[in-house]
Amino acid sequence: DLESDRSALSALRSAVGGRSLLWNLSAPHCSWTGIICDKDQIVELRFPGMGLSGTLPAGVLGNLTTVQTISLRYNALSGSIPPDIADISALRNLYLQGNAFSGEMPSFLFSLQNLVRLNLASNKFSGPIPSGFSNLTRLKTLYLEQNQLNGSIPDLNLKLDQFNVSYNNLTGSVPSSLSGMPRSAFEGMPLCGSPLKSCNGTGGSGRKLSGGAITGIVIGSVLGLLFILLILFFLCRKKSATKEAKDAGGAGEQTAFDIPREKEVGASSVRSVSSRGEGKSDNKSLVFFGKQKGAFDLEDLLRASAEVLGKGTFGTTYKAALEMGGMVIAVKRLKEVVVSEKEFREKMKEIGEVEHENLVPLRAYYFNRDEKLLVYDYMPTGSLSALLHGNTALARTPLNWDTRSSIALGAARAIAHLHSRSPTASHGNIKSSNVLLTKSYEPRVSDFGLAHIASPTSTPSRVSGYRAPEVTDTQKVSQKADVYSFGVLLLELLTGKAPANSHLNEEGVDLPRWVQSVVREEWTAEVFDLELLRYQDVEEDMVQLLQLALDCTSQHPDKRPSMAAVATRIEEICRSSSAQEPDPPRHVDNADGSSQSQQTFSIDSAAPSSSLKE
Ligand SMILES: Nc1ncnc2c1ncn2[C@@H]1O[C@H](COP(=O)(O)OP(=O)(O)OP(=O)(O)O)[C@@H](O)[C@H]1O
Repeated sequence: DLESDRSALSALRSAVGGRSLLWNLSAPHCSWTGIICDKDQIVELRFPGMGLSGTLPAGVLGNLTTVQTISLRYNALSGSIPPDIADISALRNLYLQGNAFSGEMPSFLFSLQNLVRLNLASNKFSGPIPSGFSNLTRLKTLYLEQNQLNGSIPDLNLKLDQFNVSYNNLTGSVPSSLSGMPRSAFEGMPLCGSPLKSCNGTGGSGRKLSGGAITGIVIGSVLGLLFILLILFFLCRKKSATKEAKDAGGAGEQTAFDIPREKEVGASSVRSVSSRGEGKSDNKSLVFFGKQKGAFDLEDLLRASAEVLGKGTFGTTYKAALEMGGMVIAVKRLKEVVVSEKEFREKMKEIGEVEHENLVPLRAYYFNRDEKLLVYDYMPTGSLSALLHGNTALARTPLNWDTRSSIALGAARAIAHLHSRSPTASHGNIKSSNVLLTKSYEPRVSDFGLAHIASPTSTPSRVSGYRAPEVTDTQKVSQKADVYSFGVLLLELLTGKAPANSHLNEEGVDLPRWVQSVVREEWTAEVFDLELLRYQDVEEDMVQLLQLALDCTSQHPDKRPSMAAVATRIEEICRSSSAQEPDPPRHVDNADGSSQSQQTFSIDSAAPSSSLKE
């Protein structure tokens, strides 16, 4: 009945989506986002990529007996699936992929006689695949890939159209009932049998070793030998390194950029013990670019008081206040440089020569064997990432549409400028922490060119949400991959959400997927940051920018526009916005979204569709 449906939905909301399911509780529940009714009966619950988290409460979903479709895909739900889900006898489609559900495959699901599609992929389910799936006689789709399932695949007595168990820990052979499935359904595991390689050699007769076993023994012995050699090699190296260090220490001339640890921030100064006395003269000096030449020298830099701004992919960045003239600069200390000194200096020259009003210029650099320092202008307002997602007082300053669109435009122009230098020139690491802001919120793109000389050491996962699907080597990022990353940055500006990290449970969402799934359901208005919904007069421009972001994040590089075209398009959108009469901001009630914009914007449904399976 209506009352029990309503209370079940409220219980679900408070358990997993208190802050994400923005429902106007005084309106009828059939009007709530994600609830689809047929003549007052709830038939669908659709909450894809809504940032739901926690555990599904027991005894709640089971009350919604008329529901035919439940979609909770791409959230951060964990724990086990509540058993009372088996009471929803009408259930036909259950989409739980892309969460962190765990435990064994729930056997109570096998009593759902009407189930047609079941997607439990990309979770943390473990244990064997039960043969009880055969009870689901109407089942056509079964997706279980990317879990931690083990054991062998049971011979399912089902007529499945779609099936996938790839990237689990399954062993043995593919049962004959599933031999018609594509090879990709079984990828990432040592399985055999049609459609994979045949299972010859199993159960061989005692004495004769099979070809596979012989190969295994040979490979094992070679690997063992290599391992021993490797240990010997490292032991020798360690010994000679200790000797070298002792020698250097004796001469008292070891170079160290003695930057305080984070705890000492602001208290001490950036000092060098001394430069390597016998080194080449250019090893001891900063190499400057542009007008700054000679504004300060290495000694000034090393005497400056330093504050850690943050640790990034390529090293740590410090804010350094020089003693003379109160000059403040940002110094990046690179960790792992993967190119020779000659290449490094050439690359620095190239980077130092790039000039654009929306790029953070490289002012100088320092190179010796132990230290690689890059000197940049210090950007007082920090990064776009901190403004959008940080929790300092400054970060809470809401960014209005004009500021966001002009940040998008400036950043696009900067990247387009980099791309115009040569067909292979790319930034390689576009993300919101690399878009810095001046006092008047003008954007300056930083860190260009570094992806090509340094290897990601500390936190490579932080870039993953921006990385184009085709990128396998972070040192070889194409212009079209930059366009993809920029598209994610646009989505971040529009939604206010942080892109996903590599691990499901970390904060952030797979922005392109999430936006596409919401847009596909014609809930375009819901993707925008609440702050942006105040600017009713520019809604159409926001939708245009969203469409552009989706174009940029096309799965196929060829379908993405060039960065120059992106910049031109944003220019047009900004021009259109500034031609609108300014409208007073409309109040938005965050509590339950009751005064949130309800209109559905139209967006080109031919927007690139990812391989989302539902
Ligand atoms: N020139 C600068 N002025 C002010 N803040 C800066 C400057 N350069 C970097 N920062 C800030 O310092 C912090 C660390 O920056 P860093 O570039 O080392 O790492 P990152 O941007 O988080 O990651 P990555 O190394 O992948 O670019 C970031 O918050 C960044 O916004």
